[in-house]
Amino acid sequence: MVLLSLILLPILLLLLLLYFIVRPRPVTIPIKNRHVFITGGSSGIGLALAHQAASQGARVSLLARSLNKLQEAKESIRRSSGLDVSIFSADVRDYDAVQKAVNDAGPIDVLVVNQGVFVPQELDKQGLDEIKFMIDVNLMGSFNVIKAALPLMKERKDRLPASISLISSQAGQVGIYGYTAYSASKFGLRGLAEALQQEVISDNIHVSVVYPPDTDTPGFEKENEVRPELTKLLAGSSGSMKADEVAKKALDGIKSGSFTVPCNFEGHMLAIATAGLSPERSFLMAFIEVASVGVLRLVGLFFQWNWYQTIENWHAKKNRT
Ligand SMILES: NC(=O)C1=CN([C@@H]2O[C@H](COP(=O)(O)OP(=O)(O)OC[C@H]3O[C@@H](n4cnc5c(N)ncnc54)[C@H](OP(=O)(O)O)[C@@H]3O)[C@@H](O)[C@H]2O)C=CC1
Ligand SMILES: CCCCCCCCCCCCCCCC(=O)[C@@H](N)CO
Repeated sequence: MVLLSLILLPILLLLLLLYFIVRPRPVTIPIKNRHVFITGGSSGIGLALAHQAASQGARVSLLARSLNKLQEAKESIRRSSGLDVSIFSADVRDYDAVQKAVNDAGPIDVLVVNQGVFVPQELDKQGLDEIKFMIDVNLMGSFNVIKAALPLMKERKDRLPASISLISSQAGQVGIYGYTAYSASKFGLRGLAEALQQEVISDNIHVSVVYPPDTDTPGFEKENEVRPELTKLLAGSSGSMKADEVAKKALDGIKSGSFTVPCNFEGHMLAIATAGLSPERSFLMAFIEVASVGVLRLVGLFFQWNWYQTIENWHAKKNRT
């Protein structure tokens, strides 16, 4: 009895402490009848998100480059839900084009910054043009979209909670062979998001970062044609998901205002192991983080051990043939 309370008491005290200190405060972000604007919404994860947001009663706008793909997306959403989405053809690298699209679309309640390009290659072999391409679209493009959308988001009439979410990648939590440029672009999103959350909290705007594993999408199919063997082997540690499953995790994470949104079991471990100083709204998650971060560092070291073993073996095999 004494022993039990000696263990239970500190746990309860910690839970109580965390209940009072976690920031930002918990929030719920409604989707129904609100304007959800998705960049890269014409394919893969973005398109799956558009379908789900529309079916939950949101007014959806999509932005991407190819007008053809946008029209196909619009048609497929009309077929499945009977709803009409607005489409905007623009390249996120072109600030003026993005600003025009965002202004035409009208004030945004839920901004999903999802556009992304990935061309895996060893840095040594990759051209600077491809490196710049990934940084420009994934990182600078995200700045362009957020900067263009923010003024109208801040001025929105209903003062309901709003959201800015960024689709990163598990390669934005840990650097993986073949992803020097891609990982740099995705790690960058986290810094952007952490700082931005502090800047927009007083406007009742809530930032989320989603970290998917390999996901079955048209973009991923293309990536696989050029993916180095070692990238495949190491990224394989986290398995793969369907675009619909990732979109569901993303939307649930956005609606609950979670800052960090993992998508699968490995993702939950990664989120805790890389929690660092990121904001946490849930005192229960905060408790799990505090209680398990040490063990998960150990698990992470085992993953690195396994990855370096894989790299060593791969080189040994290559040298033999
Ligand atoms: N699939 C995967 O394995 C994973 C993907 N992710 C991330 O998820 C996001 C979506 O990926 P996924 O669904 O696979 O990608 P897809 O390649 O299937 O779709 C990408 C979307 O982004 C748009 N897009 C690309 N470049 C630009 C640009 N310069 N300006 C505007 N729109 C652009 C595309 O349309 P268009 O080409 O017409 O412009 C398309 O709508 C990306 O950020 C990616 O990094 C994260 C982890 C895993
Ligand atoms: C604490 C221990 C946790 C261990 C779990 C580790 C698993 C990490 C695997 C990383 C996989 C990266 C996939 C990137 C997918 C992607 O973004 C590309 N398909 C391009 O879009």
